[in-house]
Amino acid sequence: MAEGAYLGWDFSTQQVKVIAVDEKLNVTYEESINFDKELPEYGTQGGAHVHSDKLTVTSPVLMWVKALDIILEKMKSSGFNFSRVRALSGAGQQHGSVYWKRGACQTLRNLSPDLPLHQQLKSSFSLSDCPIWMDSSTTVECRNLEKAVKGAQNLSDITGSRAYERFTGNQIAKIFKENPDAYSQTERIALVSSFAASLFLGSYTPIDYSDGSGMNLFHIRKKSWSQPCLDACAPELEEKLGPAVPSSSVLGPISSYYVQRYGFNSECKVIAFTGDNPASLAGMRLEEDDIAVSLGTSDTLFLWIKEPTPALEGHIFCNPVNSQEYMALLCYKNGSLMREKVRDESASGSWDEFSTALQSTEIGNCGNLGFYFDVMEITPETTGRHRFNADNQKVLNFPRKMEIRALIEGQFMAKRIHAEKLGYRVVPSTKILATGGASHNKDILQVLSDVFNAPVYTIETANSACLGCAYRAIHGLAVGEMFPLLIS
Ligand SMILES: Nc1ncnc2c1ncn2[C@@H]1O[C@H](COP(=O)(O)OP(=O)(O)O)[C@@H](O)[C@H]1O
Ligand SMILES: O=C(CO)[C@@H](O)[C@H](O)COP(=O)(O)O
Repeated sequence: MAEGAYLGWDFSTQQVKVIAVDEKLNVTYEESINFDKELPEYGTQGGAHVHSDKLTVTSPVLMWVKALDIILEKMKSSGFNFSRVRALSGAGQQHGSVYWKRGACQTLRNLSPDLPLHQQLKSSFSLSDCPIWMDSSTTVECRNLEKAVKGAQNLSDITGSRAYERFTGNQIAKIFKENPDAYSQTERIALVSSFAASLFLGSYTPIDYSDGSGMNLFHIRKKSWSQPCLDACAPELEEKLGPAVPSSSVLGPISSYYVQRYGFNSECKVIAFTGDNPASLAGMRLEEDDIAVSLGTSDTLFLWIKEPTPALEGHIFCNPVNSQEYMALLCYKNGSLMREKVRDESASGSWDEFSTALQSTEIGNCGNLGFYFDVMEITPETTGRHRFNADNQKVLNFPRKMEIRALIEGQFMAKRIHAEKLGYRVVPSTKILATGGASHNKDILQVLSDVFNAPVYTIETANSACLGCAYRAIHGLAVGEMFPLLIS
């Protein structure tokens, strides 16, 4: 019998990516489609549309579907042998939501193998532009939700986080209020992860516990939707969300669409999809005392924890590998896109020149500090660029090289300070595991190591979310519970 293969997908902010691994966990194939470059007809910047209020941020759902069509065609023309794939799983940027229109499930079940997905799913969504994690337009809804459950700390005790603008419950509440027709036409609300899983299963799929923890709607200890939170956001919400399942659940066999169009084996199983950060935790194989830093579009920092202590800063999610345990996460919106801006302004748009600036300036930047939040930050909630000289005086500008070091040192100092506030301690055995696009840059990683005074390791692929999902596909096949398909 031919060697099996396992696929891990990632529907992230700027691209769709895929990795194949063999039975020995070796990566045998990698591919990606960048939305801005390869789907220019959707006019996104960094995979998203920032609206005129500068707070609302959306992405076109059909762009994600078309990206999947293109990447599958690319795999086919490169000779990828789909028939060897025994299981697949995937990840999505967290918190973003997709609104399946009444009747869409029927369309998913009856896909014709002669046509690409995006042509067949054109009319399947009640909203063509989906709110994503960069959105910060739901402050009113956040305060309402916290009030409804007797305060921010209570909400955090239930759902793992106080109310955050990007969290899906608050986004749904805004859509119900501003676009009640779209809400009532919606049969199923999915996360980006469960939406992507539906494309492969050919049916609606449940939300997994781990990504479901990023909604302000899920009771992280009881592992079920929280009725007071649902009631505070929108009517008939439980019905529209469907069930929630452990992250390693086997959802069922791949849709016959993929068997007929690409030659997948009809036995290939779809394992529940999850959030990109939970998927990275699986891909990086974290150990106790380790801390993972993902430098993707967002910067995130996460840890595997056994006993959750939800707070007013940071998030607790159900763990994607062991559903009885947890992960802690801090998220920063001004990550790679902020670094790209400073690179363009102070390093002629070149990462090499950016690196030379880091190499030729001193650790500590001679006492000059900077904090850069061109878009409303999540941790802490603030905007603007703030620079201080060695005498602690506010200054308007820094010379180019000093600006670059101030940005990177400021970004990593914030991460260390916030992690320590959550109780994390750097100890002699601490390892930092880095992933995401910017982890390709050794000079950025050197600053990370200097700030934490700890060694930094990377894995061969910076796509730890994809890799984690390929591992999760194997894990789900071995231990995952079968999820009975709901026929609606
Ligand atoms: N050599 C580099 N130095 C610094 N940043 C880099 C480098 N190469 C890529 N990046 C950053 O990686 C980011 C994309 O990271 P990635 O993890 O692929 O994003 P996502 O998964 O959110 O789509 C880009 O926005 C870019 O700024
Ligand atoms: O909002 C969060 C986590 O809470 C973000 O980390 C998103 O999950 C987007 O991820 P990337 O595309 O930046 O990897």
